[in-house]
Amino acid sequence: MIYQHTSEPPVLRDGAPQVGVHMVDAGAEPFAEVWLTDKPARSGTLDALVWAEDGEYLFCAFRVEKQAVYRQPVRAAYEAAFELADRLGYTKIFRMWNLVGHITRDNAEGMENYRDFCIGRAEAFERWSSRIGSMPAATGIGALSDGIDCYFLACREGKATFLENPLQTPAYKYPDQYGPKSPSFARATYLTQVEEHATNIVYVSGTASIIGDETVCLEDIDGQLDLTIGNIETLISRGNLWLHGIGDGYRIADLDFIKVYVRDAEHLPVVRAKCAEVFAAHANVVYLNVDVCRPDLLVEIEGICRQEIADR
Ligand SMILES: O=C(O)c1cccc(O)c1
Ligand SMILES: CC(=O)C(=O)O
Repeated sequence: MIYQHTSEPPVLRDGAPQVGVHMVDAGAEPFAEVWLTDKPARSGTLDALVWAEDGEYLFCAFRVEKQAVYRQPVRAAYEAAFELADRLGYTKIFRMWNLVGHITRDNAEGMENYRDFCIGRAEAFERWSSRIGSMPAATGIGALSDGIDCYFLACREGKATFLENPLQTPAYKYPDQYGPKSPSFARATYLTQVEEHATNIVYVSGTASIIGDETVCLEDIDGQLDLTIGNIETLISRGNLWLHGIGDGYRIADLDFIKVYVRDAEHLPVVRAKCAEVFAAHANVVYLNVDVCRPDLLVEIEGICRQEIADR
């Protein structure tokens, strides 16, 4: 994945999927996000899907080009991806990114692009509920040009536990004031590592200043940041993992590979300062100046936790 100044649809390059996503504005530095394996990998393309697998994990990417109305092409693309994941035997999609061009602008019917996207995605999950049961941890965030880039990681059965946050209504149960179909995602995924000495991992979804189903701290960047970080702390806490039948627990300083999405460039300095305070000094953090999926959300944060409290 190259987070860059233009969009380049998924291709196989030297046997590896490569995708350029338009998520970085002209004044900021592009960066690469690389998913590595130490096992032999096999890759391929199938229509618009580009994928690679190593026997344990599947990576798959696809792009839905600009549409007057997204729901049908999004549903078709998601269903094609589910079919591939099912055929290759990776039926637990545990982390997904949806980079939606002009996410809060209207489509040709006057519906917000995000709500339009959510309809197609929800229909695909409904159709595949018996094979691809659970909704993954996900990010749904603005991209800087038209079209929607999606990519995901999937694994075999038995390793993934999907987490919710007791402070937040599950997104898939949001009432219809946020759109005709609720967003199809879990707040996080806990992955049990089977290898000896490997630590378990929590993939934290894009998280924002939402309590219940409501945006809180309107027009208050400091408040939204505090609530967002608090939501992540609750989600990864020992108590919440215990509620999900898991013995581990994590702290905000365990969060790494962090993406911080900031709607207004003017807020970047205060967001950077706060993040420098709460995240570990060695954490890998990138800041992206893009729209968030609700017009009233100023900031959204995602990341990956790896260090178990018990190990420290
Ligand atoms: O719709 C999503 O997949 C999504 C997931 C996380 C945060 C967010 O704003 C949106
Ligand atoms: C961020 C967001 O949209 C959600 O958590 O629902």
